[in-house]
Amino acid sequence: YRTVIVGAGLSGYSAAARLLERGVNDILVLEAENRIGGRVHTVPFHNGRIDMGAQWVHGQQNNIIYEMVGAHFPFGDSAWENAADMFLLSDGTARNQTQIAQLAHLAEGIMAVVYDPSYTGSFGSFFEYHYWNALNNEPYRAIPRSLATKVQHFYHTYTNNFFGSKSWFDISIEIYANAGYTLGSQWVTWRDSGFSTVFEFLSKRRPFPQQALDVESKILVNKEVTNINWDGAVITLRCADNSQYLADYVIFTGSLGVLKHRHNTLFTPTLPARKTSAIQYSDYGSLEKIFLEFSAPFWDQSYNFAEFSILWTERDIAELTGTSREWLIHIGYFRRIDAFPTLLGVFFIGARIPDFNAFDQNKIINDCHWLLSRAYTPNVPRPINAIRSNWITLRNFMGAYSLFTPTSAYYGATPSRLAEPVNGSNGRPRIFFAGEHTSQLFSGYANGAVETGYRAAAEVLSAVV
Ligand SMILES: Cc1cc2nc3c(=O)[nH]c(=O)nc-3n(C[C@H](O)[C@H](O)[C@H](O)COP(=O)(O)OP(=O)(O)OC[C@H]3O[C@@H](n4cnc5c(N)ncnc54)[C@H](O)[C@@H]3O)c2cc1C
Repeated sequence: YRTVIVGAGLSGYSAAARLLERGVNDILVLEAENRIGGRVHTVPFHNGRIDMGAQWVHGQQNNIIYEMVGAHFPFGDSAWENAADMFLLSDGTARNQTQIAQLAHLAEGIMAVVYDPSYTGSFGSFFEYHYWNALNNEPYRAIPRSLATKVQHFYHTYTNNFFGSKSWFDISIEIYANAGYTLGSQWVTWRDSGFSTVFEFLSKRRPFPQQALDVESKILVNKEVTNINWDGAVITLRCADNSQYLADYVIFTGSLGVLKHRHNTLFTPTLPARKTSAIQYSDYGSLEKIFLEFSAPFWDQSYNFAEFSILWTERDIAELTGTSREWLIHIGYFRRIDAFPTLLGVFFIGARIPDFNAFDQNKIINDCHWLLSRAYTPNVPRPINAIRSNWITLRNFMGAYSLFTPTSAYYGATPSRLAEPVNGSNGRPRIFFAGEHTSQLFSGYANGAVETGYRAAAEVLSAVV
């Protein structure tokens, strides 16, 4: 039986590795890009490598990547858990840092219990309800409401940065309450090696070279699959270069963004209604990254802070709104990058992403420099370089990662439903689905993607028997 895997990101690569490990050699991986890795995209930078996609291993226990790699690789840690706060007012004025710390403590406490399974609303409504209730009581009553609003704005941006959402009202508590959780540091780094190092472990080249699986030999790049005709005696996959491949089983790992935009033309016959409604009612977030490079760090090296967190003043928000600098309001922080002392990392989210993608490097540098000079100190040097991602414009990704909204919960559009195989008219499964969006426990995450690849490989193995 021949299995064709569409996509050589983490999930497709993991599925291929697992099938090879179980002695299934008649497999082929078709990858549309000219490289392996998908949303793991590590690029050279100076003497090391930085990540335009997945960057951190989130958690040490219950994270399949950490559990596979941790004992054999000198991971770093962004150490957010132990870092000091560095809140900056966007206009550079120093507000009451004690009160900011109190509010941050309150917010972090609410974020820690936000996954309450008895609650069915959005992340945002849960947060705002508990936050403003607490502010009516001691020890918060004396804190000015305008400061509380700024801190809430920061946590809203922070949350959007994490989920790739435009608004925290778009995040379903119900679905995330049913997700898995990991223990240990949530910000483990690959230091200057980059996330793509994970492929050496998935293929077992490290740490067991004698057991290495030759996954690469099964992968064809520059092979965009444009149609999967799946209900005949054999499945026919057609590619953009007009080549065709035959299969008994297909594992489809393209992103939810790709499915949303193209499931109608990708599959013949079209997918069953249960699947298409899950694709329609789940959401797909966008998130872009910027790395700003400075000739030397301008911040105090001895102070253990992880990021400059920006508290936007109402006045600055009003003044920037409608100007070409409005996008800056959706920047929550400038983060230090483990192993790269001259870099600051910025995540950018929000409805203005299409604008952002049109910005050239000079504009990004100028605007970020303007904000840092205003909020931190006028002596901030101009960044010498900016490296940025463009996930939303890339045809084979169409954004960052899956997102499940209160509407998704209402329509039952869950990762589990996205994971269900599709059966042919003979009642036997033909297409299996993997990819981060199909991970009930860790949708959105790299570790979730790996798990779904292994799961889909197991599904193929049990279908073959
Ligand atoms: C900016 C950003 C930051 C992130 N940060 C983190 C992080 O810090 N930690 C973390 O755990 N996760 C992070 N993630 C998420 C993580 O990168 C993903 O969950 C994971 O890499 C997804 O793997 P996948 O195999 O599901 O999908 P993909 O990596 O998208 O792989 C699917 C592959 O299919 C290919 N493909 C698509 N359509 C076709 C077609 N028609 N024909 C052939 N091939 C096709 C694509 O080119 C791609 O290579 C981040 C993601 C982004 C975008």
